[in-house]
Amino acid sequence: MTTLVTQAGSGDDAAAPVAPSDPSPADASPSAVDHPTLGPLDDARAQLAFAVDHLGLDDGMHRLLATPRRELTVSVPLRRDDGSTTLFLGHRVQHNFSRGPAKGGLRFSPNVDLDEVRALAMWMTWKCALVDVPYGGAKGGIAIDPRAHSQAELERVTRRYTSEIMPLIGPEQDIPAPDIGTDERTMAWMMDTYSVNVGHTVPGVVTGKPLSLGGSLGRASATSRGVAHAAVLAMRHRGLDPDASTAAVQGFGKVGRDAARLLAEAGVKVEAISDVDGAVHRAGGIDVAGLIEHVDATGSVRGFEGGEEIDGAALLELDVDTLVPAAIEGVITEANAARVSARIVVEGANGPTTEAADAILRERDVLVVPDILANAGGVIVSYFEWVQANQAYWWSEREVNDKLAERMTKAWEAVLLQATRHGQSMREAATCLAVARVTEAHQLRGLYP
Ligand SMILES: NC(=O)C1=CN([C@@H]2O[C@H](COP(=O)(O)OP(=O)(O)OC[C@H]3O[C@@H](n4cnc5c(N)ncnc54)[C@H](OP(=O)(O)O)[C@@H]3O)[C@@H](O)[C@H]2O)C=CC1
Ligand SMILES: O=C(O)CCC(=O)C(=O)O
Repeated sequence: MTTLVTQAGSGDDAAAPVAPSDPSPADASPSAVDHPTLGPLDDARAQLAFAVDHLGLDDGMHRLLATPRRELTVSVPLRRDDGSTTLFLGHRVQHNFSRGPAKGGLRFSPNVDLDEVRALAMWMTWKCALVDVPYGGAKGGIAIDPRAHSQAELERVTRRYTSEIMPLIGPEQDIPAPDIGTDERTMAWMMDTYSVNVGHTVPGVVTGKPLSLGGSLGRASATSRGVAHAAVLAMRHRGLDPDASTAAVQGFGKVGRDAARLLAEAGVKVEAISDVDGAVHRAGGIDVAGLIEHVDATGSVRGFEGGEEIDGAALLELDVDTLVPAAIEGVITEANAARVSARIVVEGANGPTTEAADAILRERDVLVVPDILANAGGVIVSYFEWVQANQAYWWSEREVNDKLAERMTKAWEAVLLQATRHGQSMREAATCLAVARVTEAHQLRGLYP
């Protein structure tokens, strides 16, 4: 199955040469809810609606910003190692590319669905605009559990998916990167599949690649470095000395692991860390390097001798100064927000706090550093990687890290200023700044025809 939906948007970007088998337009109503329970797309739409209202945008612009520019859903058949065949569904959503090529990660998770990918793509648009990288927003996903497959099977799935979405991607069109369940290996397979198909090597088609294939120094830890940077800025803003403060980190993957390490290096006592199997806690701080060794050896934080096991959900309510959710969406909800003890929440994950929970945290004066700011370090260094790959000239790790810190600080200051001026939360301020930039691009480009 291949389903392509294109939006009649502004500007002169021609639709990709893919024959749509289902030309029905996406639901263009910003307030539409096409499933019974609220999910990330409802949160993303509510955040956009706030910004539209604050900026005084008209209904037409609201609809344009609420609706993905292109959506492609593809079947991804896999020949298993045992000879049998399994079918997966994959998506690539390009939410907006008024400011440049679409950009955003590729997720492998059994929970992937089109609405989740739509929400993540919309957040990418705002994130790229907020930190002023010349990209629009996109996201991709395959509903697959990567842990249930061999490397050979994952390679075949990645290559088939890449070839299915080939007409949409490219260094000037849409540039994927790693997200949940994918890594630099996945990006190497994507780059190779794309390059073989076009007949020459195209390092700029993906970011988050291995260094030896044109990746950037500093990209692997960039999201975490940005999260740690944002956390320290937030602590100082709240009058906390990082050296005398405590934190808990949910998730110990590409983002959580280095966020915990870098926070510990900044002097923060990281007292609890979790993964999907459970959590470990140690008052006074976990030996993060020791936990990394343990997880590399066993695959799980459980059984680590340098701490006591606690329930994964309990981590979110621990009495620490800073909570860093760095795993999945929707973990801080209406049901537990009142019990979050941290005074600062730094969103390493995309969409970890639901709209209802966000209101409760705000009421309780918890400072929430929103995802589109807190975890923007990844896409900032992806941009650096793309620039380096396109020029075939690579920077030192020091240069990359310094430029990353500069952009994070600049975005933090802009968000804080907007929040203070308008009495907004950091999320409201960040979304308003980003939506204003994307709107300006639409207005300057005008509508074609
Ligand atoms: N990678 C990047 O550059 C960026 C990622 N993000 C966002 O950060 C988040 C994490 O992404 P990333 O680190 O790349 O993904 P990974 O797949 O590398 O890691 C995800 C981690 O979350 C853990 N996890 C999953 N479910 C739960 C749960 N219910 N409770 C606790 N831990 C859980 C996983 O556990 P286990 O290891 O046991 O499976 C794993 O440690 C996502 O929201 C992603 O969109 C945002 C910006 C950039
Ligand atoms: O590095 C990128 O291009 C995108 C990373 C990503 O998917 C995200 O920021 O959510």
